[in-house]
Amino acid sequence: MTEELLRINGLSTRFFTEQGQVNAVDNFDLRIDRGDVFGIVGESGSGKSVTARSIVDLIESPGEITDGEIWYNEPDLADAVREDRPEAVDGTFVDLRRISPERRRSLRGTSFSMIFQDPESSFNPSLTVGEQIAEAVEVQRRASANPRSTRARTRSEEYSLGSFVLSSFLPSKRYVTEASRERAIELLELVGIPDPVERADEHPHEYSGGMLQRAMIAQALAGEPDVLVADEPTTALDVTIQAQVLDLLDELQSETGMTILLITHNLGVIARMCDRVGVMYAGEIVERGTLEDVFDDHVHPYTEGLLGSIPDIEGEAGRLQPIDGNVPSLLDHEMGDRCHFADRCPNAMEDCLEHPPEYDAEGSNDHAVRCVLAAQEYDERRAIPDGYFDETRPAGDKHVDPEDADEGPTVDEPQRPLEEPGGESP
Ligand SMILES: Nc1ncnc2c1ncn2[C@@H]1O[C@H](COP(=O)(O)OP(=O)(O)OP(=O)(O)O)[C@@H](O)[C@H]1O
Ligand code: NI
Repeated sequence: MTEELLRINGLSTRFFTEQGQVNAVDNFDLRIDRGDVFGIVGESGSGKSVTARSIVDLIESPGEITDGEIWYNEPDLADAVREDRPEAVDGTFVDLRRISPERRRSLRGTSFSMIFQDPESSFNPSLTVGEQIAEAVEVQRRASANPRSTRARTRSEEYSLGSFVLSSFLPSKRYVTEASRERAIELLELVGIPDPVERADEHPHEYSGGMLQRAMIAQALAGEPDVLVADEPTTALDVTIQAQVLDLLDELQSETGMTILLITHNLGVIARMCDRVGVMYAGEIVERGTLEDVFDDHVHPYTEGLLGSIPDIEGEAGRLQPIDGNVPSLLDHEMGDRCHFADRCPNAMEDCLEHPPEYDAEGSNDHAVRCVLAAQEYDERRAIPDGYFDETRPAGDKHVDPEDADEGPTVDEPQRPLEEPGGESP
């Protein structure tokens, strides 16, 4: 029996910038079952990281979650919240958007943990790695000693997401207890760090990139989270280490039954790790389903395009260059109310000038597609004429890409060729 763990409805996150309103995540729906590994894949700028940060409540100004519900299935939390905020509870589900900020923060690390693309941002350079993991263990200990008390758990805001990003100031006291120190060493060992006793006393800069990535996973696991949100956890690593870290996540997942939301732009990683996948484009999930639905029975031409692409490691910044045309502008005044992929779509029809709803598609029950082709055949007579969008769209159709300061350079390592190389590379 599967049990739903997360149910996200209509989530929208905007950035209010000088250029205008950026619709980074738009009316986003998602369901994840307990113990599943759910992958989100999409080109750069499609809104993957903003989605992840929205779920763990890490959106900062000028960004804001403007709409939506994040229902989280956690009976104890539901009991604790029910009296004060009945509207935030539905059975054993709690809408995280409607609980107090203190309680929301108290879930960090123990219910939700996040690993970032860039491990440096998760560690305080002036404390040892062992100390910082031990702190995360302490938070978990306090939380489980007194699960109902918000106060016991709120201290987690300082460390849990393991995050130096969150707080530039971490307590400087040494390991809080011997027990948490031992647990920290155990965790370092678990993630495959050799000589964990010695390495625990080293500072982050003494670790290699791959080792620090592992340490960050250890830190994220210290709180024994229900849900691990992993944003490009291996992108910055070389291929061999990437494979090791993925194996490790896989192992830990099957041992602990933890639920993982895995974000990547590498379809090889999705194929290897995930049970279900959502393909993201312009702030929306445009196709979702089981691996089989998406890899073998996809309907959306964007999914097709992603699958047909091979990572272009020679390309600018080493990014995946799958499909002709630009990643869409997410500026509200440039987006229009059409299918956002229509201007790059080989099968765009007049019907695509209206924003498509999500259709059920053939395959598993979870297979859904935001494309009219799920409901009708492509009809050439209704095709949108070439050049149509060049004429109708404002000039300078580039998406704003300030590159979050905490995201390092992105390198796509080809996990496996998705198609025979050669042929169509430029
Ligand atoms: N702090 C910010 N201010 C303004 N716009 C932002 C900010 N952070 C993200 N955005 C915008 O939100 C959109 C989605 O960005 P996001 O980082 O989620 O993309 P992504 O799919 O994770 O891309 P990548 O694969 O490059 O990590 C982009 O248009 C980006 O420019
Ligand atoms: Ni990202």
